[in-house]
Amino acid sequence: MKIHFYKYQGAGNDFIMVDNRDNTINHSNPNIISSLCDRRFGIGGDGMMFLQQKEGYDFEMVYYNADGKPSSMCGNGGRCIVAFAKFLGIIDTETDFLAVDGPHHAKISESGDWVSLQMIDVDTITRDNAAYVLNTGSPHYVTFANNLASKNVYADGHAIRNNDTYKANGINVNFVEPAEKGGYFVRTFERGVEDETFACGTGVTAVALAMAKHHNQTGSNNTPIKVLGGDMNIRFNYNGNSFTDIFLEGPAKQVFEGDVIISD
Ligand SMILES: N[C@H](CCC[C@H](N)C(=O)O)C(=O)O
Repeated sequence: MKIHFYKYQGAGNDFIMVDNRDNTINHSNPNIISSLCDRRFGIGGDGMMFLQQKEGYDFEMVYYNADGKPSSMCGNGGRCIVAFAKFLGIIDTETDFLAVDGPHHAKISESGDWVSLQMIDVDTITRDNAAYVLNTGSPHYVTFANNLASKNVYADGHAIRNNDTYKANGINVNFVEPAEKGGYFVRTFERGVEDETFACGTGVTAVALAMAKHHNQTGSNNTPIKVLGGDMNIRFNYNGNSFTDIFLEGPAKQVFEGDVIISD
């Protein structure tokens, strides 16, 4: 079977994207998705997603991690699929779509390469020693790091993701340090990719919320975050307990398109 695909990246978090509005592609085989995401033997990507029809929404986002398994919410993937929907002519500059963690509203620039994605509200942050643990659509562990640029994020992130607390269900591990020009610098080890990614949207969102709690920055916040793949921004309100009106903002770009043959 031949599949026409598009490759997108949002701040270096990269995805294989397929227009499956005609529902012709059965994406239940994890081996096919993991082989397409393989960076040596396949197209390569941190994940793969399918844009599908959904009654009451502009579209539905169905997302798989690079390991081929269905995933929790992908923030950068959500931003990229909004850019994809605009490219396909499904939407103009605003949209309401359905993802695994529920409905999402998003706005996209006229140029189609800057997306502001509303994330779910967050009212629970727990501690694990000095770290913060919270769910922004995906589960995240947020911990401070010194000399982050030279840190072995793979080794340290892998160890936390596979420790006794998190081994069963996994967790995404975010290392954070203050950035020179304000905001933060973040590097992330992603569950389901089982490696460091150049950006993690639900991850930088988790970091922004955790830092507001850590510094007791109630009211409206606007947090710039630098990642290996570029710059992102998180806007939100914090009342001292819960976080609302959370928007993850950043670039989303189409890199190439092509056809791939899969044995069905
Ligand atoms: N790997 C994550 C899902 C994708 C998250 C990330 N790509 C994002 O942009 O939020 C998990 O299994 O929880």
